[in-house]
Amino acid sequence: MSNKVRLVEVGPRDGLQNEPGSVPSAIKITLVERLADCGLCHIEAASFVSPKWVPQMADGHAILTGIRRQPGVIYSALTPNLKGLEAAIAAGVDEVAVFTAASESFCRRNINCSIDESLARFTPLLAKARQHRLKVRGYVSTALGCPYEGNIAPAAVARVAGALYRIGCMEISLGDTIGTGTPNQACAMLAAVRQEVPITQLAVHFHDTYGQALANIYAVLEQGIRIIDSSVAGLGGCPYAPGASGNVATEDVVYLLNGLGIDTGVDLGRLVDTGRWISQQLGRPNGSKTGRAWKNES
Ligand SMILES: CC(C)(COP(=O)([O-])OP(=O)([O-])OC[C@H]1O[C@@H](n2cnc3c(N)ncnc32)[C@H](O)[C@@H]1OP(=O)([O-])[O-])[C@@H](O)C(=O)NCCC(=O)NCCSC(=O)C[C@@](C)(O)CC(=O)[O-]
Repeated sequence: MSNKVRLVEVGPRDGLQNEPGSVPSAIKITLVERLADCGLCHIEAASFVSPKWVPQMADGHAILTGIRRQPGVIYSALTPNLKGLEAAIAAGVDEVAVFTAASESFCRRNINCSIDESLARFTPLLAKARQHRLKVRGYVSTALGCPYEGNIAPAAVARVAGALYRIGCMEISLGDTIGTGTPNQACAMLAAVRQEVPITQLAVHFHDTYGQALANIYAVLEQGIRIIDSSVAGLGGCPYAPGASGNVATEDVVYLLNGLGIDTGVDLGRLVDTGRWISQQLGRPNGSKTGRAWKNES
């Protein structure tokens, strides 16, 4: 295996968008800063979506303008439409992400339009992002199963991923939104998607509802994936995917990659401390097995 993997830390966005209570902006800011101090180079810090849909993310401007920025770190945000992009630019975002799905039902529940309508909506957003020299990532949710439609055919995922790539998304992140996928499914899905998008431009974004995320990551690493999304302390879930648990925990992914001799540039001890801290702030159990087991002297 090539020995470099890029981690995209989505805890401050995917993690906190699903918290039942409102998390103070000061805590979110401290979280983003601490994650950067751990050596994470790409942090999805905010989301510029409708506050009526996801009130937990209403303070994106305060987060992006409030953080102490570290050179070399990308601070990105979700932007579902032009309005979101304009707000993200005003807040000084480094990179943005659009999001759609491989299943019609999930797409409609999450962003209130069909898949094709979402792609049409992204086209002017991509043009504007280009004017501002901003890279745009594209997410495909429900890549390994949908809470409303069940199994999703790999060809459906490939169609949407290919469309996002062709309209100008520089990287496509494949989301197992409800965390039901298994390694064989993940590899079959990836085999279809890589016909449409070069493997170097693909990321995986696996939730861990059924405890399969690390196995799926290992399987797709063997297929050549080198960009992995994860969330400190396994925070997260999608408000429009009932029952789905958090993302795979960043601590567990770093532990796995360290064991494989793959470099992430992340200080695992510091990351564990950050995961314990945010879990305490939120009053929830730490979702990282490594975070729970880690002894400071190890
Ligand atoms: C896409 C919309 C906006 C369509 O929502 P809509 O209701 O169809 O939009 P609209 O254009 O009719 O606007 C309705 C209201 O929202 C406002 N509005 C409209 N856009 C914005 C904006 N950007 N920022 C702030 N406000 C906005 C707009 O101004 C208007 O306000 P009003 O006139 O009623 O006062 C809505 O459905 C939405 O915000 N959805 C976001 C849902 C979401 O954030 N889901 C979680 C993130 S995705 C995810 O977690 C999956 C992922 C990425 O992690 C991968 C995986 O795990 O699968």
